[in-house]
Amino acid sequence: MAEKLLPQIFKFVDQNAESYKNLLKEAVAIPSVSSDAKYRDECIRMVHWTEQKLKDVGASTQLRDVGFQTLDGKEVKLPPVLVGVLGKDPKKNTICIYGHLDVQPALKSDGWNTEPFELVEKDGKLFGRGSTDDKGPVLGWFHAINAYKGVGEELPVNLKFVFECMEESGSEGLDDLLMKELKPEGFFEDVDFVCISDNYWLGTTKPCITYGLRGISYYFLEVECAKMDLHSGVYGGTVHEAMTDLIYLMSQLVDKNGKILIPGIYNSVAPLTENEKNLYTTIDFDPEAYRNSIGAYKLAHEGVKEQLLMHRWRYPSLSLHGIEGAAFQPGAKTVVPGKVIGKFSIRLVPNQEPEEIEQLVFDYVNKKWAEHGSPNKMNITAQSGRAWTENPDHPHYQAAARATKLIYQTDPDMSREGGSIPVTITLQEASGRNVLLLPMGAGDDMAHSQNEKLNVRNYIEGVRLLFYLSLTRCCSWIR
Ligand SMILES: C[C@H](N)C(=O)N[C@@H](Cc1c[nH]cn1)C(=O)O
Ligand SMILES: [Zn+2]
Ligand SMILES: [Zn+2]
Repeated sequence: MAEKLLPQIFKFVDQNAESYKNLLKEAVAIPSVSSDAKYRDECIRMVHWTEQKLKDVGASTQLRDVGFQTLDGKEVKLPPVLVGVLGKDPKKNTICIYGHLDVQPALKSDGWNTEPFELVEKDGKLFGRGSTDDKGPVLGWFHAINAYKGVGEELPVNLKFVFECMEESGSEGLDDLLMKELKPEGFFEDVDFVCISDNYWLGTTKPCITYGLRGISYYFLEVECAKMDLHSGVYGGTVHEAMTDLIYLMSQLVDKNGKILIPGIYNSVAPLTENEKNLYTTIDFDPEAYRNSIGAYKLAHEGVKEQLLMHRWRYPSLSLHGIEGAAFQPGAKTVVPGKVIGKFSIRLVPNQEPEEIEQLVFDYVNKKWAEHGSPNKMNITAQSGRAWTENPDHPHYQAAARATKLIYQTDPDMSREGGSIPVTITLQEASGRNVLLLPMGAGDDMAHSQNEKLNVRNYIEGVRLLFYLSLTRCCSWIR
């Protein structure tokens, strides 16, 4: 059956490419920014929009309430989690698909060439916030399901869906829903494996399958010197400024080479085994092309492939992200901020437990604050998720590798991802099953950055890949 389907599916997907782009255009036009309370209604609209699409492909759906969060000091309703079921045939295998519908903030004035929430096609690329992270990959599943209908074939697997709209903001509420509600209700009982398409290839031409993610420990470091912002001409010289304290603290976290200065932070990092070391040597990765693609002046670790990859995937890194309350807009603003919140994060790696790392950070920041001797008020809070790895030799990975080869005519690299999808571990624990990360986008898609894009090729071939992946669960010729 499957061999006969191949040319039909190729044709069907090509014929529908324009409608796939149009649907992504609709999705990108909804600014579902989860980190900003002013976009919360848009997040909720995005979940409802996706629910309709899920219904359109024939799934039964539920919107699950996951409560409230505190955002900017206010109680804000969390977007509901969209749960769906398509097919309950006990003779078929069941894949649980996870994706996220929220996006990182984006403004044209950040340096985008086009409006971030308008999908624009140029030179085979679809530019727009969320195109690759993660709206394109989520829609890829809907197109793959429709493709079965389009060629008159029955879906060979049962599908279950978990789509959230808070991933970019710590997946608040989701762990409890999965572990305390969906698991006891039996949602995961018939699941054979979990599939997530929410990361990217390592480079731009060779497909990858991903068996590891770093975790994340995200910090909010708040310093307050006065109950209001102050004119620096009128008050400057008379107050201990919050910004000065914050810059001091933030400068104590990491050195110019990227070495984290917090004592004990590297102690629990998993030791490098010979086996793991060997995995890096065969991976297709060109440091110079990588440097060029981001316009960096010089790479850390002298551009040595293995060292670069290890520092992306298996060692922790600390990044300073920004300062809330600082006068970041253009122009010579002369205010003394009354309160500033510095934001930084540490990407966690296997064996680093979030509680242990948070304690090390809190102790260090408190010690530095005491040494600094400021009369101001300082407070630090954190939210964290663990790193995740899976066995890349698992039969599901091998089946996905064969499906990938069928589409791209080359063996995929087994990669890890430096970014984080905190719910991956929870899905692994809730289902007790193998989790497969199958990236759709390319390594230069610039998720979270200006001019985020998804290549038309990755989108279209990605639909075919998801189609084949579902066949891997029923067809011996792929196994
Ligand atoms: C890899 C995934 N597409 C992603 O972008 N994850 C985010 C998750 C996150 C956690 N806190 C804030 N965002 C990331 O790795 O930054
Ligand atoms: Zn993201
Ligand atoms: Zn994502």
